[in-house]
Amino acid sequence: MADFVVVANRLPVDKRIEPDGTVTYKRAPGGLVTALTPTLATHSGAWVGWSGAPNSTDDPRVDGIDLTSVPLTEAEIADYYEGFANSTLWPLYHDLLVEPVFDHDWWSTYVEVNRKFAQAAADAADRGATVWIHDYQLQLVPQMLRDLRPDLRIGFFLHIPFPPYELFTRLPWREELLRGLLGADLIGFHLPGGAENFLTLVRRVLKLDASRDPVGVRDGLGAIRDGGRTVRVGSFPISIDAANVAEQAAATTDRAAQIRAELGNPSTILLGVDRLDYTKGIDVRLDALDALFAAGRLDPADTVFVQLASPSRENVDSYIAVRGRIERAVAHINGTHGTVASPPIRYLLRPVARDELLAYFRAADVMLVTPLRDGMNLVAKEYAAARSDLGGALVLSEFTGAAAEMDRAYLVNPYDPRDVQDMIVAAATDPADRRRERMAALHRQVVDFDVDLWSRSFLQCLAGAAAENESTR
Ligand SMILES: O=P(O)(O)OC[C@H]1O[C@H](O[C@H]2O[C@H](CO)[C@@H](O)[C@H](O)[C@H]2O)[C@H](O)[C@@H](O)[C@@H]1O
Ligand SMILES: Nc1ccn([C@@H]2O[C@H](COP(=O)(O)OP(=O)(O)O)[C@@H](O)[C@H]2O)c(=O)n1
Repeated sequence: MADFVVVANRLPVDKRIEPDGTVTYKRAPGGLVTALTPTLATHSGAWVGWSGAPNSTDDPRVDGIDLTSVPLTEAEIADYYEGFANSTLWPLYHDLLVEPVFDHDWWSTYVEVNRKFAQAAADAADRGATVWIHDYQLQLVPQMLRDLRPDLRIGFFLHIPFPPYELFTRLPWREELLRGLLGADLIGFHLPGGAENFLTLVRRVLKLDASRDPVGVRDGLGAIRDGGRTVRVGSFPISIDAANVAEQAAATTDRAAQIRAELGNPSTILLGVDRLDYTKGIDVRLDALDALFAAGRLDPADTVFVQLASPSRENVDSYIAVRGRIERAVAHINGTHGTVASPPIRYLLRPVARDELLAYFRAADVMLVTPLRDGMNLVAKEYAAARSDLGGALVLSEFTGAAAEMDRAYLVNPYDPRDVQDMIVAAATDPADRRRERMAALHRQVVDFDVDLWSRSFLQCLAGAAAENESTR
């Protein structure tokens, strides 16, 4: 039994079965995993989640963390993960970048799978334990878990944007989802805007008494009165283990120099690092580069753009479609502006080892982070942390959560092609002292506001909110 339980869709590993039948577990890419691993390492606790493979009942111990698998069948993966979570909620919560699908069978499976997670958490948690539930895949778990275990302190954190009334109310199951979340003592969002959207929805859809004051960052929580309980609502921008990233990145200097040489020692190396997702705006940066090469504002013979993409949600139609668009754009740019010996775009579609990724961060003169919508975007923070040498420049979309804190980046509106092009040129050509001064501010920001502050501030507010509810029981 654990006194601290993390519940997330994913275990912090990917299970692989090799051709010879050997089972291996590898740390998975993804922001949540990266963010929570250091926090869990400092607690004695458990992590309840899905292994990433069908029907897995293994409970491995990986990197010192005890993992509890929630087994999912192939049909559940299709309807709950690929269906309701990633073809309904994900596009709806990301500004309808693709059309969400509303399917009542997917919803039924989402309810059943949420119940499995709630039961597994109830079984893992000691009396009075703190349970921290994560993300849009598990929005019904807080209330299900409270029904099973009223003794627990329950927190919920949403890692993606939370939409306004006009989008959220398209959901046929809007009341059920809001009710599910209200089982928590504290509900956290990255930005105050998400928290305020939630308060408005609870007031208008459920007719509950919800506070109207603006929500602050890590402070000034909102409140909802629900029967005898008060549910607190707040903004807690996630971050990274910046000191660790800086230290590991500093050790990759030789490899970074080697990468530059392997790329032909161009004047400018640009870099993109993302899951292959239509929210990430990979096509936005490719279109900008195409235009800049065509206009002669960047020289394709002396510029290399490296796009490291990790495969994601590969059975979902909208992901298959965006992969096609990106690969056509890469081929078009190389075919039009490159030579056989030196194509200006280098594109990799596979996971990259952590050290190698950090070496690319140190090699890149300009980092391109151009999502059309993103809850936070940890890549932007990792790049700033990795540049303790104060080299490089960050082009960052205003439509990321990270932009709210990283205002010394070269901020761009990804919907304005001219703005993206101009900012890429500015980031690549501004005087060295101006770039250095901007990077110094960004580096300091991520070092000062790290993942430890995120988890500590959330857990502190959760303890306060839960104690308040316990005193009125
Ligand atoms: O589990 P997957 O389907 O492979 O997806 C990976 C993760 O993607 C999402 O990440 C979000 O969380 C990050 C950390 O808070 C944030 O920086 C980013 O903006 C979000 O997109 C998703 O929310 C996670 O649940 C997934 O595990
Ligand atoms: N090719 C890639 C792409 C991303 N990643 C990591 O995956 C995480 C992505 O987090 P994020 O917050 O930017 O975005 P999501 O993928 O969580 O939406 C970062 O920690 C990246 O370093 C990776 O290891 N390899």
